[in-house]
Amino acid sequence: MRMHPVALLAPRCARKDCKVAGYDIEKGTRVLPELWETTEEFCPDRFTGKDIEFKGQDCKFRAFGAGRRMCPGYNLGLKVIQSSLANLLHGYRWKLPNDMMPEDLDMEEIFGLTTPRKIPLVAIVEPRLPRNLYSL
Ligand code: HEM
Repeated sequence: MRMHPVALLAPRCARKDCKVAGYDIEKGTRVLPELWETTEEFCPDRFTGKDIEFKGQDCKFRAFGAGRRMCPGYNLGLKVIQSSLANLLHGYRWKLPNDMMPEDLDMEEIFGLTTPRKIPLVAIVEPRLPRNLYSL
């Protein structure tokens, strides 16, 4: 959700001249703090053992935004993602077509309010559980 987020963060803009953390911020300036090193690297371990808040107070994890306009649906969003992903992984075998490797995938996105893939993902999916478990 950091490198390929569902939604681009809506930028914030200073409505008047102000001072933040000792810096003078002019009216109309957009500010994004630099909080991580090696930001292009996929490194989930960077979160391990850290007490990082994602509910709007800690800017280091901003998949749901921050502050008073942060996403009010974050709790539902997290639960839906976790249960959907768990079901898809539990119920099916997934592979890429034509012996393609994950590193061959084109991860480019279309720039916009949401960030869909530029090239649609094609995957081969096979059920891995007894057939009767797939009927409702
Ligand atoms: C994984 C799922 C989701 C992600 C990653 C996500 C992400 C975001 C982000 C980044 C923002 C902008 C926050 C900001 O400007 O600081 C936002 C706003 C918002 N989200 Fe979500 N969201 C998710 C799910 C949901 C769900 C399930 C709902 C409702 C059921 C929802 C409702 C909203 C609304 C109403 C806003 C606008 C809040 C405002 O401007 O005051 N979101 N979301």
